[in-house]
Amino acid sequence: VGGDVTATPESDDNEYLCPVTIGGQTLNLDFDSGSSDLWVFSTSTPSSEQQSHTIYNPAKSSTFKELNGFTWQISYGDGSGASGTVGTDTVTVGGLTVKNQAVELATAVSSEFVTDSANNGLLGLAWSNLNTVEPTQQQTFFANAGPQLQQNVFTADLRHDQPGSYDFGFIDTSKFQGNLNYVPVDNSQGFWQFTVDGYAVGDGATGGNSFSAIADTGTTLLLLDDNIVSDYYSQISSAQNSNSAGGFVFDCTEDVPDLTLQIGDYAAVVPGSLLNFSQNGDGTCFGGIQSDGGQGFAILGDVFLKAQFTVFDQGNVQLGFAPK
Ligand SMILES: Cc1nn(C)c(C)c1CC(=O)Nc1ccccn1
Repeated sequence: VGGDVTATPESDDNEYLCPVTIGGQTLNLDFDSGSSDLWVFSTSTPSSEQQSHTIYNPAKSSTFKELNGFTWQISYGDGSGASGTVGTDTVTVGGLTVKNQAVELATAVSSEFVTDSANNGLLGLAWSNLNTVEPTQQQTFFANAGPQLQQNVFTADLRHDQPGSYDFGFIDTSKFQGNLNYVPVDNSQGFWQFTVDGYAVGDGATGGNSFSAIADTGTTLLLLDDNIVSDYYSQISSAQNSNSAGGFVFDCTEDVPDLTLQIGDYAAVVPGSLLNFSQNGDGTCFGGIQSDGGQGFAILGDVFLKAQFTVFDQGNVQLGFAPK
């Protein structure tokens, strides 16, 4: 048994949304391998915050069950967050169904989510030890689905300005070139965390120290250590760190170098075209590489994942990468 679901980019590839059916109601959710809560805008969300979101109404689901007294509260590294109550329902993603899945109903959401009307909640795909439900931590959709999957994996094929896909339970070899390159994962902090062994800017030599990184489908950009960020932008003459833009920008006419991350024997190339992320409207462009805020690990978000086919292997606690 498996599932295949389309991942549609919002404008500027800011996030990727996938249709999820909960108790017969379909909402577009943001699949996030950097967190482990499945939460939705619902009839419990204040009407002022519901705005133009699609909401889940548990009263209309014949399979919803309240988990009385259970609560959740999540804060994301970018300062956004949400909280609320919990129930269970039947959740279907791309034909794959999990019964009695914990579904977290938002009673409060931060402004970032209120104003992002395309996003009706998140489906966490990190490890269940990151789930925030109290008093009893809940399993993710992927953890619950694991036993029924032919292969205990999901794959991400995100694309620039076009629909991609997530597959659950199988690896579609037509979606990548060559062989998969696997790297061990340390899931002790709940992330898909692994070691990057070095990096190269453009056609420069691979160097630098090894560093820890997480594969995070719920983060838009490629967030790296400040030293690597400075080294990268030193190769773009007009680059500057702009407070008003919120990060490194450069003239849109510039030639933007590739970045290669050495992961074991695999050289993961992120083409310059993906690293010229978006236009600021004033002739400057916003970089796809930005600071990770000094939190001790790099965050390989969608900018990185657009350039690789990625296998999140829950059974063997490893990640696989291949070029597309
Ligand atoms: C972990 C992290 N630290 N820092 C500085 C950032 C930006 C992150 C990533 C992050 O916040 N991702 C996210 C945000 C909202 C919803 C889902 N994922």
